[in-house]
Amino acid sequence: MVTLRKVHGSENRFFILDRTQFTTTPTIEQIANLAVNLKQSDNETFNDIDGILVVDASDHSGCLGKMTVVNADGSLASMCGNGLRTVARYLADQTGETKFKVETQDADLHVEQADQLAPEVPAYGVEIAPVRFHAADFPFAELGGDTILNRPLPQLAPDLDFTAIAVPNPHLISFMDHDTLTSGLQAQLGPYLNGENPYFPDGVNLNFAQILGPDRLFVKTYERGVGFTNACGTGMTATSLAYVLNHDQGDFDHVVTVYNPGGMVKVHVARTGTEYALQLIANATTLGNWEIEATDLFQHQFAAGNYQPTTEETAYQNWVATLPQP
Ligand SMILES: N[C@H](CCC[C@H](N)C(=O)O)C(=O)O
Repeated sequence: MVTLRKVHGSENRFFILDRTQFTTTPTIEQIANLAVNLKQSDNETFNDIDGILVVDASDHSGCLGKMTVVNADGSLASMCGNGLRTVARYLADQTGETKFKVETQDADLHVEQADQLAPEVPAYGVEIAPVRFHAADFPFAELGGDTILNRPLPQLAPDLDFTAIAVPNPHLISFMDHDTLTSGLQAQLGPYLNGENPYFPDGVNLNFAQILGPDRLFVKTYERGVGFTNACGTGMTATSLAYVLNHDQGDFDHVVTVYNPGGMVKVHVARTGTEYALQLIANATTLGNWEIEATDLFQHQFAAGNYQPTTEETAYQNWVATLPQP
């Protein structure tokens, strides 16, 4: 019998699959296939997830575990900001530690427990790194240069400026007014840039943002490998960095409040020398625990398992209800 923890960060939902529980270690391919089948199931306990966060042991110094990100379509991602907060909590719950590192594809990232947002609404702060800007880091092509820093891309959309930042998963960001953000443009451009196209051959997370005020944003993301999500942690972080790059008055040390369809997060944007220091701070909610035999799980006999919800979702939604309307 194994247990998968269902979690969310700002209503970006996942199952955490801890491979150290299994006597026969499932392969990433098996888990990718599982993600697709869960998403396609007719059971809302399973089909509302945006992916699976795979946890393994880590032999890296200071790391209590390793996170691998599997999108709902089975594709792999190099990073997941909302997911990392829930993995940090999972490892904290297991070890009693509150400040440690987690191994991810490109970096061992600092994570720490933050003050709870409300009773039964725990929060974690996670480092988002590395930060990259060059075409090869995404990859992108045929967009008029090796970086995209607040400039028009008429090939993609008229009258918008774009910024491309990889953290290290790929993000394309544009700031716009409410009407443009709520028009059908993102629902058209998102699928295009994540299908057959000459610009982003591996896809890209498309972030449309509105500036609500100084250090206050609203961000909606069409995610690579998923589609529209309630929130994208790396997307909100990359968008906060783009905002500071465009608006900094010289101190380059901002705490940006980012509202999203799933709630709200804080992003600390700083720079030491030429290195950016980004920290994403927000909830790490456990929705429930799913006990199931490993054989049933990978034969997609989901009804054979037993899912027990927690009471945390009510607490989270009560907290969201206290937020000022963006
Ligand atoms: N779909 C993303 C991975 C998940 C990122 C997002 N859920 C987050 O919280 O950062 C990608 O393929 O790059």
